[in-house]
Amino acid sequence: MTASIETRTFHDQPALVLRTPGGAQAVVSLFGAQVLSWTPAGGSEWLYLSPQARHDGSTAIRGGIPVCFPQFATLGKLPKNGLVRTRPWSLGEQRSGDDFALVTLTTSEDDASYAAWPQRFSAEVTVIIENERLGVEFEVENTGHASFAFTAALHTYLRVREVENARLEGLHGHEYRDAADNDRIKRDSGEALVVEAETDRVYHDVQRPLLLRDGWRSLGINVEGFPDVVVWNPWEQRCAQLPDMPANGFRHMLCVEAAAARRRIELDAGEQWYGRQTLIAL
Ligand SMILES: O=P(O)(O)OC[C@H]1O[C@H](O)[C@H](O)[C@@H](O)[C@@H]1O
Repeated sequence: MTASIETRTFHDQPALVLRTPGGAQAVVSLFGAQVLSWTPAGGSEWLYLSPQARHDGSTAIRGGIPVCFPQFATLGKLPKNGLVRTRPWSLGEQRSGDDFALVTLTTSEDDASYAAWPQRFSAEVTVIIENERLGVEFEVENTGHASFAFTAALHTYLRVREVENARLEGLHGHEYRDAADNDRIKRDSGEALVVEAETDRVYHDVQRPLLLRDGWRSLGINVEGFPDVVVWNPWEQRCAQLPDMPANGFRHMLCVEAAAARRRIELDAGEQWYGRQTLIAL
């Protein structure tokens, strides 16, 4: 038996379902090239998808792994978190073997993106699953004649049983910009990060793998290419302001994002850049 890739609808939107013979499964929406669900073999769902997420193409889907490009958050004049999470992507390559399934989705500039951000680019998201592993790679090429600069993120919403009981390890000693406290620059001194209030931090130059402990289960988080890690939880008050989140949704999610946010990435004409986030169920 080999792994499989099936095209079907998920909340009425076209999606791909990747499965390994061992029982791992991921759902990838063509809207935004967004992974919406991931269950490792023998395990349980690791991504948070809001039960009130909109799937009608009118707005970004709240949950899973949104792709933010060419702007992370509000670090510029473009719409928050960029232009590509709210557009349909095309299916490129799909491949499977005995123990993996892989799909590549692509997009490039169109009239609407060009009007907002006058650059020519092509972007690819490659999603690969193995039994215990989910890899998401974002690649961008400058297909124009002049250089451009961007910020970006894989805005991963992890599902946790109770956010106050989850522990994120590996950020000790790192400097971060605290967007929940007037963008003050601070240094993390805790053994582990436990979220007990609104949290919106950009950790700088994180080279180490991270470990998320959620009760009896743990997740390894590896990043290549993206220099920064963003940790976000809106907590009660901000969550209540999000129309596509239930009131208690913030308790069951923790965003741990692979990001290029502190410094913009510069790409000359014809140049490529890529970054990858890998989640490993332990
Ligand atoms: O509501 P969204 O546009 O999806 O943004 C959700 C969040 O994204 C990032 O993590 C930012 O750091 C947050 O400040 C922002 O609120």
